[in-house]
Amino acid sequence: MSATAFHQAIGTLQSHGYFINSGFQQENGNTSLQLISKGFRVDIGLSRRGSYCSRERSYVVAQASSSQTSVFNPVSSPSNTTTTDSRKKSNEAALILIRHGESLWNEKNLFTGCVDVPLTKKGVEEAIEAGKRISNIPVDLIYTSALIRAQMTAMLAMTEHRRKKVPIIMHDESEQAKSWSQIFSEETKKQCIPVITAWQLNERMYGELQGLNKQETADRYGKEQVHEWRRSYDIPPPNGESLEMCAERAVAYFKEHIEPQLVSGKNVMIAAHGNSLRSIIMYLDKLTSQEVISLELSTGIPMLYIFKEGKFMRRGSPVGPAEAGVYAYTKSLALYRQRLDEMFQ
Ligand SMILES: O=C(O)[C@H](O)COP(=O)(O)O
Repeated sequence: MSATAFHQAIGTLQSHGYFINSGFQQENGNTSLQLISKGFRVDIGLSRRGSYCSRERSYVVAQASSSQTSVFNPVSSPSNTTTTDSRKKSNEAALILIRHGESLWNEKNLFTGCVDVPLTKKGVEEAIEAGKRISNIPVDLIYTSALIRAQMTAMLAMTEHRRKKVPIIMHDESEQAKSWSQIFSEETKKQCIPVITAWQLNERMYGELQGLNKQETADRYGKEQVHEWRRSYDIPPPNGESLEMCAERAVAYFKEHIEPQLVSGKNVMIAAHGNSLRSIIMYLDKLTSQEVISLELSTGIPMLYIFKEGKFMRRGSPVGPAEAGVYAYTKSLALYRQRLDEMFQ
């Protein structure tokens, strides 16, 4: 990883209110970031569009800025039972957003929308890599769309989580489904993470573009027109959803069902799609309809937010195709990470 990339990482950490005391050390010709540690560990995962730099795990003198002085008491054990009180005290919760890994139609460069296609082998690998990057962040609840590519991404990512809790897709589509999928052991339940599937988180419905090749469509209708259909806020593709229409269901669902969980201190992961997540990020980051045009999400790259006192703080995300996304924990998440290390050496 280049020194520039690390400087970018440090700059982003500092822009998020971290004071970093860092040093560079030349090692076998590669520059690696050797931060003198007094305290917390920060995963600096730099990612470029569609590919990953190697993940650097470095100890950081990360004196979080005053805005993060109220650190919740670390998870005395990463199991659920002891975290509720500490979560309430901190009213801090982690929100992880992941766009699904590469799908078979992404690979063929076809408009997918609400067509339910699975991941490619590369998409499976991306989901597993994403899981490695979130393996030390607490997850109490998972939300996915009703589409298999998002569900596969969530389940594969969780195979890498250090807590080794079992994600279980909840079935409440009928009384029978609910009763037949009951778990009759409280102990086993504690080792599970409920996965809620919601069609409201589905990819935007791409209308008459679904199944068409993106390049051929651009050749036929013109690059500008296709870019407008793909990235604008309020211009829908033929008989499809605009981002605004997608937001009306996805953001509404987020506000009604997911935000209250964060308020109660639950740590949430959402595995969904390029556009349903763009609409949610537009809400979280308060982007304008102009700004959202340039928001691109790569497949399988996790983005971490911290929800605290009613606000969403972006902690690490690929903000653009070329820019590196930096993954920085808050002090309390770093403490949680430390507890995991102690418990799962
Ligand atoms: O639905 C699709 O085709 C992709 O998931 C997202 O497509 P887009 O990047 O063209 O919005």
